[in-house]
Amino acid sequence: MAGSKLVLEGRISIISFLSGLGVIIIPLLVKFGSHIDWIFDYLTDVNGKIAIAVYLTVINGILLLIYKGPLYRVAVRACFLGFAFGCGLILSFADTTWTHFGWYMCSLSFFHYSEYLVTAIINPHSLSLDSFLINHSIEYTLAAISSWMEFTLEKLLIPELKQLNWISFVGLVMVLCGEGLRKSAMLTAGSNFNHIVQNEKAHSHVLVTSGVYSFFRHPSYVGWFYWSIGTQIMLCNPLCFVAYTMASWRFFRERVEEEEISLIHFFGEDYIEYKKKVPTGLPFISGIRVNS
Ligand SMILES: C[S@@+](CC[C@H](N)C(=O)[O-])C[C@H]1O[C@@H](n2cnc3c(N)ncnc32)[C@H](O)[C@@H]1O
Repeated sequence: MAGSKLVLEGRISIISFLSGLGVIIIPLLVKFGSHIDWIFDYLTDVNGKIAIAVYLTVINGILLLIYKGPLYRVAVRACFLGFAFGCGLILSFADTTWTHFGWYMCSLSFFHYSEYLVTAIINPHSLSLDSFLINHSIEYTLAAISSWMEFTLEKLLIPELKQLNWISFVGLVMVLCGEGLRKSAMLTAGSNFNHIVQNEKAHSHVLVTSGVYSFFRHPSYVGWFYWSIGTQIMLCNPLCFVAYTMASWRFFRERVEEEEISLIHFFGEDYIEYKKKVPTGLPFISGIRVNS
């Protein structure tokens, strides 16, 4: 069916993501070992790093030859995210003290890539480079850099703090559930979902109250909220755990209020009735007050 075909940018992003992910075959090509230790030995080895750098350069060169202009910009981002996911996988399966950082790399790169791919599926008209949400905001970038710095510093100063496997496992479960909830919300809302909060109602915009929207009014924000906190639990980063919890909570409280003003404007009584029955899903956030 032509209408259900994935747009060109979506297809290019899949090919490019998989090309970047192909980095996982490099250590496998070098040696089919029986024990996984050799993968990390290989990566820390100078030749391993050179081989990975050469792989990334060659793949990028090929993408540059095939795709031009805006399509190349999609390809290079998807390829980089696939590459980060591949490096995360290699670290995750290696016998190293960086395993949890490998989980984190997979979580972060998958989240950003899947935001783009799911947008390409549900709402191709709104698809742009911003759909990767990589440059979401300066605050978001600073938060990510802070968590890498905290992880590295604490790993050097208090290495045992980074080996609390069960805490990292709780973080991984939160990340997986948060990611699943967010993507379920996007797929349920379909073309009504937009990364940019809409202030003017499109003709096709309908109120969604089914699926995960029957449990929470803001399921994609609930998913993202727990995903972001989960990443810091996964990294056993106590400072960023507190900072992420406070910053995300404040961000979503403001976002929900701003969004609900528009939704009441769009759907009137229907939204007010929906609001009475279904909670936001975010802790201690009830949304915009309505005088009835
Ligand atoms: C980034 S999406 C977030 C949707 C929702 N807040 C959530 O967390 O799943 C923002 C867009 O979704 C639209 N939206 C939010 N809730 C909606 C609903 N229940 N039905 C239809 N559109 C909705 C808003 O108008 C806005 O343009």
